This record gives sequence, structure tokens and C-alpha cells, in this order.
Amino acid sequence: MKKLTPEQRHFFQQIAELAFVNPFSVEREQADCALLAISPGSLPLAERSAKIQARLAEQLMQLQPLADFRIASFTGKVRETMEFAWLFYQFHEFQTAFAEFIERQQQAGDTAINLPCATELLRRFAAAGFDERASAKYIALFYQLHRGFHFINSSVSGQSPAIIELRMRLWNNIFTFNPHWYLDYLCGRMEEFSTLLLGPTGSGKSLVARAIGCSGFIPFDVSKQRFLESFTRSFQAINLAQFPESLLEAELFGHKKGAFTGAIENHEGLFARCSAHGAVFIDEIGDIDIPTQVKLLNVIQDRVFSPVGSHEKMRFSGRVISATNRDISALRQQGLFRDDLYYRLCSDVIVVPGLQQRLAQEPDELGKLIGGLLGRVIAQPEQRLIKRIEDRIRATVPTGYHWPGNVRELEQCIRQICLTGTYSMSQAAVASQPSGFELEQQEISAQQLQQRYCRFLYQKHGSYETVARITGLDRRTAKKYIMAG
Ligand SMILES: Nc1ncnc2c1ncn2[C@@H]1O[C@H](COP(=O)(O)OP(=O)(O)OP(=O)(O)O)[C@@H](O)[C@H]1O
Repeated sequence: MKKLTPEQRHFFQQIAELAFVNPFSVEREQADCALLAISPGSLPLAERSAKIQARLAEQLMQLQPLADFRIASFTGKVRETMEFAWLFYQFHEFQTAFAEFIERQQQAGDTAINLPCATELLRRFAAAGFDERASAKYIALFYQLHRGFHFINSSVSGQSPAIIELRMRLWNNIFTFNPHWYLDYLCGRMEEFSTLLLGPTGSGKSLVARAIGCSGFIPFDVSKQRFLESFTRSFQAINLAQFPESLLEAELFGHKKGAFTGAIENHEGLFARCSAHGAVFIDEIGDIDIPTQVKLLNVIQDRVFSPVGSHEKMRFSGRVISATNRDISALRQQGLFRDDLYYRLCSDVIVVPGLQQRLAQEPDELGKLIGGLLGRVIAQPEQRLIKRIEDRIRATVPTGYHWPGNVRELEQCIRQICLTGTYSMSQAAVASQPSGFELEQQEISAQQLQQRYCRFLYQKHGSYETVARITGLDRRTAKKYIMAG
């Protein structure tokens, strides 16, 4: 049996605890800094991790050559500590391999590809004394942790306190607030935990939903050296506002050929497309009528559904993520959203902050967001261009502007600045001030006027349906006009 000195025991204990701390939390930074004896804020996470990994390798090698590490050399509490310390080391050793694998899987799409580092990982696990079942579980967990970090980090950028909190909440949504529980009881069994995303339009709820949906636990098949499915299959999204009511049911549950006029082929609905390890994302959940709410409730509750025109019972085993930019409490009070459905959707309610709040908390967030958004328009935008756009926005947009379209509006603002050198807030401003002050200053077309009026009504009522009713437009046109704002 290996004996540890008190210093070694303390060091490995610190590492074992670190393995369970939310990487987006302040606690993680504090724990890293305590271990490295540096002050908080002095190094970013990636650099801290690299330093800790080097120290850990050194400490492990002082015990024995790494290749000779055996869990069985330790007993009692120390054994658990050393197991997690070793896992922590291997997790970081394969960080680049997993990052490349995620990229390759993304490119390969829905077919699960082989994990190139699987042979080496399995060899190390076996040599250390892990049985095949435990090895498969930890490899799947490594993959999930890497995906969770990758998708949260790439979808939710920014340093405002509201965004830092959001990243932390998302990590907990995937791995729970207590990863020991997750590891021991919940890993691979999260399908009954639903997520409801609230927040204003354009704030990024769909991105957040995708980050959660692509980060689920996917078991590892040791014999095939690949995961049971591609994570690209594990996220299935639907925007309910896109479909007329007559087609909603078919989109959610699918339909059989000939089930109704126009059903010329069998059609797989949202729930059928979702794999056992996946998640469905139901966007604009606040916009659906009561009969569809009842049908949704039944599927989520019983986990069984039938395509339109069929008696076949199909099973749905995925997680449910839903989102709305409407005031869900008000909808419930008005009897427009069923309480029973709400209580099925709300295991975790996460609010995505609006842009105004983010900029008020952290003005530098504007430059960072411009960099990220511009990167989608032109690859690797130069820092100077980002700065110039930022300066233009600051010169044009009044401080405290409420950015009613949030990040979506900022995206358009950046494009407009690139094309015209300025940003006309007219549409957005009219939304909150339909007094005609804009109209006095310029001539606009009937279509622009309709767009502005729709947007104004949407800000007031928060519902595409209500806008459509008041204006006499059909719902899709109303939504198109609102989005065009
Ligand atoms: N934090 C962010 N970083 C980068 N891009 C973002 C961010 N938030 C939103 N966006 C971009 O803004 C646009 C709108 O985002 P998204 O569709 O996720 O918003 P939403 O909250 O779901 O809106 P809605 O309630 O209208 O459906 C997208 O193009 C998205 O990529």
C-alpha cells in the first residue's frame, strides 16, 4: 500500500475537490488560486488549469511513474481521493483530443464517428485498474464535460455579472449543483429534468438551449470505440410561432401519409426525431393555444405519443427545454397558460439577461459582443474595425438605450454601421415612442409603417397573436414584420 505524506494528502485532496467545482464559478477561481498560491484575477482559467496540471503530474510522478499508477495501491478515503486526482489528470491530458473530436463530430453531422483517443484512454483506464464499465462511464463523462464547457463557453460570451451567473446556472443545469450526486445517481438519467428559459426577445435563449441540448450524457460503446450517437442528433428544436395552428400537431408528433389533405408522405415530428439521449427545444412555448398545451402535457407526462392519423404508440425519452419571451406568470394568471404544463416545464427556470442589463453592468461587454458577432460576418475581424464600430455605436446610440431587440438588434446595428456608417434606431425607437416624432423627420413607406406599428404592439402585448388580431394581419406576417424591426 502506498503511504502519502500529510502534504501529499492535502494536495491530492485539493485536486479531488477541484474536480467537482463548477468551472464557471467564483469558487473554482478561488480554489485554483489557493492551490497555485496566486491572487484571484491574475490568470485566466486555461492558464491556471495548465499550471495545475503540471503540478499534478509532478506530484503523481513522485509517488511512482505515471504508467505504474494503480488505484488498488491505495485504501480507504485516500483511494477515492487518488482516484479523482488521477481522473482529473487524465481529463486534462485528453483535453485537446476531445476538443478536436467535438469539432470533427460537428463536421461529420448525425453519424457517430470513432473516438481516435479511445484505444489509449481504455489502455490507461485498464492499467490503472478500472473495470470496463467504469472506464466507459468515465469516458462518456469526459466527453460530456468537454462538450458542456465548449458549448457554454462558445454560446454565452461576456463578463457582466448576469452573464457570469448564467454560465454557472447552465453548468449546474447539465451536471447539477452537486456533481457527486450527478456522478453517483443522475448521470444519464436527466430526462425528467426540464428547463424553462425566460428572457426578452433576441437575448440568446435559442443559443442557450442548444448549449444544454448538445451537452447531454451520451454512453460510450467500448467494443465500437464510439459514443452511441452524435451530439448533433441530440438537440431537436422547433419554433412554434413558425407554424399555423393546423400544422402544429403534425410538426410536434408527426403524421402518417394521407392523415389529412396535403399529408402526401409520412412525416417524423419533433418528438420522434429526438433520440433517447437527446433534448427537444420548444421555442415560443408561451404562444401556443390551450388544446396544444394539453397535448404537449400528455406527451411530457406519459412519455408516449402517436403521430397524427396513426394509433401507433411511440416513446419519447429525451429532456424538454422550452423558452418564451412572454411574461409566463401573467399568462398563467390570465388563464392563457396551463399551470399543470408549467409545472412540467419548470424543474429549472433560467432567465437570460437582456442586452441593456448586460451593458449597464459591464460597458466593455459591447466591444466583446461586437467582436463575436462580427466574426460571423467576416472571419477573424481586426481589433481596429471592432473598435471603430464600437465608437460609432457609442456616438449614435444614447447611453441607457434599451435595445428592445437585444443581441439580435445589435447584430443588425453592426451590419447597418458597416454599410451606412450609422445606426438608425428608428424602428426600435418607434416601438416604444409611437408619437410620430420619427415620422415628422422622414418619409417612410406603408410597409415600414406597418412594421413599426407591429413592433410597437408586440412590445406592448408581447404576443404575435395579439398583434395579428389588432392589425388584421395573419400571424406569420405579423411575426415577420416584428422580426424585421
Ligand atoms: N450572447 C450572445 N452572443 C452571440 N450572439 C448572440 C447572443 N445572444 C443572441 N445572439 C444572437 O442573436 C440572435 C437572436 O438570438 P436567439 O434567437 O437565441 O434569441 P431568443 O432569445 O431565442 O429570441 P426570441 O425570444 O425572439 O426567440 C441570434 O442570431 C443569436 O445568434
